[in-house]
Amino acid sequence: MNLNFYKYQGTGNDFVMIDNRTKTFPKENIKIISHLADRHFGVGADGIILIENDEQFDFKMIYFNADGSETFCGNGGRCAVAFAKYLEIINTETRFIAFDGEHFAAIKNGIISLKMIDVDEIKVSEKSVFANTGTQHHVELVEDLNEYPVFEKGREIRNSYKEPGSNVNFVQQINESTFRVRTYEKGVEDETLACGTGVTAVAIAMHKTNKTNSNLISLPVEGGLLEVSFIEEYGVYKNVFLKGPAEFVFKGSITV
Ligand SMILES: N[C@@H](CCC[C@H](N)C(=O)O)C(=O)O
Repeated sequence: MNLNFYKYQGTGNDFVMIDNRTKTFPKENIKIISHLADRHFGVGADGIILIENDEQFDFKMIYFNADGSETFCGNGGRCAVAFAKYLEIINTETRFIAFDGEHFAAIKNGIISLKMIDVDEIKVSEKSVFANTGTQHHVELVEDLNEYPVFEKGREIRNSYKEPGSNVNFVQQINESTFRVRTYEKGVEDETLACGTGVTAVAIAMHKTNKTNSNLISLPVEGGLLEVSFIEEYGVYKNVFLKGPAEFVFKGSITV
């Protein structure tokens, strides 16, 4: 079949977007999904996103990692909102449904603010924090992030978690409310340039472990700058917003 696609990126986390309101995309075919994501033989992306109709929400976002596994993606969610605006499904505000539940988002001057799920699954260990921010995240502070072997250590830690594994975020504190992050993503099985659910987990982990008292955190990542804000009530993180750019790159068609 001939497939029309759009390529988007959010702080360098890149996605193949497909308008599947006609329900013609064979989403049970993992081979096709991973072929689209393949950087040598396909279009190339960290993930594949389908936009579908939904009876109760403006749209449904379906996210697949490059290996075809299904989960939620924060930067992908922000790009899905930009794509839904391009498709004229929404204007500047939306409520949509995804793998982890309901999301609200707003667009202002090209910046997408995405409301994340409330975060109550947080486990603090001696050297790390685990949090579920829509998907699984391990967070660990390191001394020198520039020199840190993110791929090697990330893969080792990712595999130390039982199925479905965990994404792994290495963090360096810059000041009271700024944390630099590099992420190894499961499902991509590599370091990516940014991870939205990852920086959300970092912001919450740093607040939870008293590395910051701020509830507005700046997170420089390899592909740009993200921001996370939240309120904390009795250990539950609510009104969690992930904010950053989401941009169209190119469109095309491919035979699959
Ligand atoms: N890059 C994403 C996270 C994508 C999903 C992740 N690889 C997983 O399998 O949990 C983001 O921006 O949140």
